Amino acid sequence: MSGPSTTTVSGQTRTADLGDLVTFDGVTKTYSNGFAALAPVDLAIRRGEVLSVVGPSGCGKTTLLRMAAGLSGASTGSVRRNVERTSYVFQDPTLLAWRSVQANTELVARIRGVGRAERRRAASEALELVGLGHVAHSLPRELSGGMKMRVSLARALASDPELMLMDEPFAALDEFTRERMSDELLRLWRERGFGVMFITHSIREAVKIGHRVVVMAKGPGRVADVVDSPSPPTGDPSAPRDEVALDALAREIAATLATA
Ligand SMILES: Nc1ncnc2c1ncn2[C@@H]1O[C@H](COP(=O)(O)OP(=O)(O)OP(=O)(O)O)[C@@H](O)[C@H]1O
Repeated sequence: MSGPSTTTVSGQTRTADLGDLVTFDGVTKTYSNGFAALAPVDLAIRRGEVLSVVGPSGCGKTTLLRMAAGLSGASTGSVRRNVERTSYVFQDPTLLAWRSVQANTELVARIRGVGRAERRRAASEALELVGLGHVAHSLPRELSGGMKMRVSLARALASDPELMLMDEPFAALDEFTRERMSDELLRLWRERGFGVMFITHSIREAVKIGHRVVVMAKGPGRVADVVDSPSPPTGDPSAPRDEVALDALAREIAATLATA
């Protein structure tokens, strides 16, 4: 574990919490073709928070997520990862068509070398958690789009992640299912307490899901603002939220994006 250092978050200097899962410190990214995708970024993903990231196409959201995953290096600056178990959820659930829901859910744990009995147990528990225990023996083609996304979530949960990196996971779903899936994610978050970096094009979704919202802009890709939610999610669907304050935040973010 590395020692504390000073980072700038949302224009404010603070001492990085040792509990932060990932810390970006003056991080830039220039691709091998010379394209400067990210201007210096200072940001932390805190342990146990849902950090949503919203911005226009091409502003560097996926670039940032790939660096958080350790899949791509910074050109300058440093990315510090203080996390052992990371799971990924993408827009495409990427299920193996010839494998059962149960086998698909076990897949990541299997690749990571988790023993058979343990991965079975973890996958079954994760499937129960997303409400799909009853279709464990079905094939992916027998499921709806929302159910496939739930399998993708269960597969991510089965390896007990500290950090979930989610790149527009619900973008391909219809509006109704999308709403339900964001409630579902928050319920799972409440149950398991993992940190989340959640990329979306939707301001509404970013505001609903995030404890903090990172607003990105392009030309070059950068963090234009980091905003604390005025009414953060608790994961309890029966707990009321301050919808007026959340609407005001959505308008503020839209204004930032329009002028950034
Ligand atoms: N391997 C690469 N080589 C060169 N340029 C790249 C590469 N990957 C991404 N880019 C460019 O970097 C910029 C940021 O890309 P990135 O995928 O991070 O944006 P994004 O905000 O996630 O976009 P979207 O919302 O459309 O998915 C884009 O202009 C993209 O074309």
